[in-house]
Amino acid sequence: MPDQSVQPAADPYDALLLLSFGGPEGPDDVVPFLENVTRGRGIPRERLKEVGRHYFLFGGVSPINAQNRELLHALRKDFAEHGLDLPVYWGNRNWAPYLTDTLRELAADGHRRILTLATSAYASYSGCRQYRENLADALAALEGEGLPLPRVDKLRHYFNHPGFVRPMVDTTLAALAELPEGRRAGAHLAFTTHSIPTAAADTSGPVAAHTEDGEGGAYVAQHLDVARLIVDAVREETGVEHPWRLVYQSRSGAPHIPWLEPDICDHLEELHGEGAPAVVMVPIGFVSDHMEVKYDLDTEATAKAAELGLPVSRASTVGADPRFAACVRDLVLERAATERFAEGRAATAPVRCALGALGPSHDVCPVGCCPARSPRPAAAGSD
Ligand SMILES: CC1=C(CCC(=O)O)c2cc3nc(cc4[nH]c(cc5[nH]c(cc1n2)c(C)c5CCC(=O)O)c(CCC(=O)O)c4C)C(CCC(=O)O)=C3C
Ligand SMILES: [Fe+2]
Repeated sequence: MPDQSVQPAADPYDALLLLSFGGPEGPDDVVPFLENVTRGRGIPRERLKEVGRHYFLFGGVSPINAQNRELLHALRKDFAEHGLDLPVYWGNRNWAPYLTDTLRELAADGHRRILTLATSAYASYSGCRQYRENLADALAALEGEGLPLPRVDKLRHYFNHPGFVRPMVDTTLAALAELPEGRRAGAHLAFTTHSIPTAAADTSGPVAAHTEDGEGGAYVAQHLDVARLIVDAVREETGVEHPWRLVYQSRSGAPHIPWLEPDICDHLEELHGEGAPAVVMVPIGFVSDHMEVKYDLDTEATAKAAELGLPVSRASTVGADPRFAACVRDLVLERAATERFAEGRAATAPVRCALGALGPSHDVCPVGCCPARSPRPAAAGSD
């Protein structure tokens, strides 16, 4: 059996790529950013104007880039402290540093086997395959420039990894503690994620997980698994089983196309009508407190709750929590070990850490996983 102590732990990988959404860094960036996001995606003009307004309310600056810089820092620190000698790069889908530029830099720096961490924990077209399409586009651009093409893989979904779930248990407990004491025990937990078209939800994840009737495929099943884990952990800590529901936010697209519901604001209204004493919003769908959290929850939903006279608080996302950085290291080491095992260079496959009922997600997206509306080349998967 190979000696792990002398083998570079990330072997065969020589770099990690943090792949994210990107966001504007000033007022002049907002419109070009939105054009990048929505190119060819059929978003109504009215919706774009409205979303532009959200960014302008925050000075035209999305929090997402600063948060990714913090995550980069946390990853580099964690890797250095644990002797993992693996450089970490960062590229985005919609704003500088653009993925294609980063991939060109990776190739120029001599990296040939790259592992990607996307800032989306769940299966869906927007959170997984679209990033794989972006990788294929970037590789095609490099090929067009005659550059050596690195091989690019993608880390498995981490929604049920303890390094993602446990920080959110703590932030949920902290958000509960922010509520007026007399309202705490009866508080509802509203787990939120990005709404997506029900058709995209039903075809999310591997074909075996697809559903036909608006049940939401792997996307919804994965979020429900995380919500249950948090509810159980909170009960263990406080002795209270809080009533809860998975709800949605940030709906886009044309009104006649069905998206996942209910919206968080409608849910708050309904809970208020039922006499709920308070609500904690827990944005399990996101990895950082970016604009969808700062505007849609902290601004819009919080204003709605104030109007209703319903006390609310909001749990933080994992952000740059050291436990999340450690989770990424664990996933990198796991995947590297899996690759060495597959190449016949290790005697055993690694342990794959996961909580909940669904078990560890696949390493390589199988054929038909989270299909696009019209097929496009995608990297780091079977199709
Ligand atoms: C599943 C999902 C995630 C979570 C997974 C992941 O993180 O990837 C996510 C994240 C994000 N979405 C973001 C921003 C936007 N998303 C849009 C539009 C859309 N998102 C969709 C889905 C998702 N989006 C969908 C189906 C659309 C419709 C258009 C289309 O079919 O593609 C639009 C266009 C305007 C609008 O309609 O809202 C904007 C500006 C930001 C940046 C925030 C910041 O700046 O801090 C982030 C992290
Ligand atoms: Fe989005």
